[in-house]
Amino acid sequence: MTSIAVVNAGSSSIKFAVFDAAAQPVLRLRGQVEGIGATPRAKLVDAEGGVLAQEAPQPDGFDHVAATQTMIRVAGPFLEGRDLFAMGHRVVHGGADYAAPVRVTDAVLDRLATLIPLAPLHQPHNLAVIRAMRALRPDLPQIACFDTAFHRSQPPIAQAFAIPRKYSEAGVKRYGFHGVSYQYVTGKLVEIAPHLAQGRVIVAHLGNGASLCAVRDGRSVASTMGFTAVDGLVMGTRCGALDPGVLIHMMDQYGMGARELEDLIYRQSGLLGVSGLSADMRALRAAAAPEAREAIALFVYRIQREIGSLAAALGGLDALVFTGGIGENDAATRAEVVAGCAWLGLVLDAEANGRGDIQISAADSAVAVLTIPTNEELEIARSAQRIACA
Ligand SMILES: Nc1ncnc2c1ncn2[C@@H]1O[C@H](COP(=O)(O)OP(=O)(O)O)[C@@H](O)[C@H]1O
Ligand SMILES: CC(=O)OP(=O)(O)O
Ligand SMILES: [Mg+2]
Repeated sequence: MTSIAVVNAGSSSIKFAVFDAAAQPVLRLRGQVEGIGATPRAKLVDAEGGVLAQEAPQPDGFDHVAATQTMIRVAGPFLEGRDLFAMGHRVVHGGADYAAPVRVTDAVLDRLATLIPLAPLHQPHNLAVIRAMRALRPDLPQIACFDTAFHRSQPPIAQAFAIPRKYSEAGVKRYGFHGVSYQYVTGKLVEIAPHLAQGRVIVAHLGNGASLCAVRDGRSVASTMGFTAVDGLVMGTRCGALDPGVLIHMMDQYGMGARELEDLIYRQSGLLGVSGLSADMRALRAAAAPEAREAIALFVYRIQREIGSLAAALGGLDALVFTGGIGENDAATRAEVVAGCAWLGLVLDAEANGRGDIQISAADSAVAVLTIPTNEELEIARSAQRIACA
């Protein structure tokens, strides 16, 4: 049986999976090193969720390189004897060049490396893993699947910034991210509720990175993320939408340069910056400090406001879908978000939400509310299989 391996390097996690190739790839093994930058944990499970290996690495200096090494060490022995025929990777930024998955060559890698400054929390790690795997297995096709690709269907007005044309023409526009997740979730919605999937849907991918996507008839119409994955919502360590005047103020008043600003808006802000405690929602929910509550309140408030904005882009709303580490697991965040959307006709079924059901809206809710766990690894496996077999 031939297999496909998948690596999904997020900003706080590296997820990993192995599938048997089939019309629908069949999961055999899945693992993750999560909590990078906070409390790292590594875990490898089989298809039934049975734990094969787990460890809790020392947090000091534990970065994406250490996480990749941990992943290879933990998962390596379980890969022996498997006949891999392709490896799929999530690559966060595909820029203007890549609107669909692609087989990686030296030229593709060079092109993708030029986008590192536009996705500093992701692109370097995405490419580092691909380089490491190409060195280890030069014969194995490596397929890049882009977070930006799903959004290329957006109308030009949704991609536009109001800046001089020459910059827009050079590619300075809204790309949108989390597209691999949105592709999977919208596909799943077709299976679960086909009538809703044809309608006006907002998907809320709330993880360490967080964004909303307005989807109509399965296609992205607008998103809260823009040129980079720092725009939009409050995130673990990213500020989300920020008056650009703040950046000029930081340069003038604090003498900050480009890299310091990058550190400020990508690594020191968001839940971490506002709470002064942690970027991790679980830690903030468990904390008694008022700053933790303020950070969560701002996170929720920004989601509620952006839901209003995307509902306007869609001309109304038929369904709201939660996904991502927070969206799938944190019933309190879901309840708080929906409570502020009553004006749009959203009513939650508190018990269903507490249980973590798929359908969590009340029977009298004018808008369906659902929780659909994302599966970026399966989406990548499907694409990698398709490209490698083409
Ligand atoms: N049971 C849970 N309750 C609340 N938050 C959770 C839970 N499990 C995971 N999270 C949160 O999900 C976020 C990580 O999401 P994830 O989608 O895995 O991250 P990444 O963006 O790195 O892929 C963290 O803030 C984490 O605290
Ligand atoms: C694009 C992005 O922010 O991804 P993640 O949530 O995995 O960090
Ligand atoms: Mg993620």
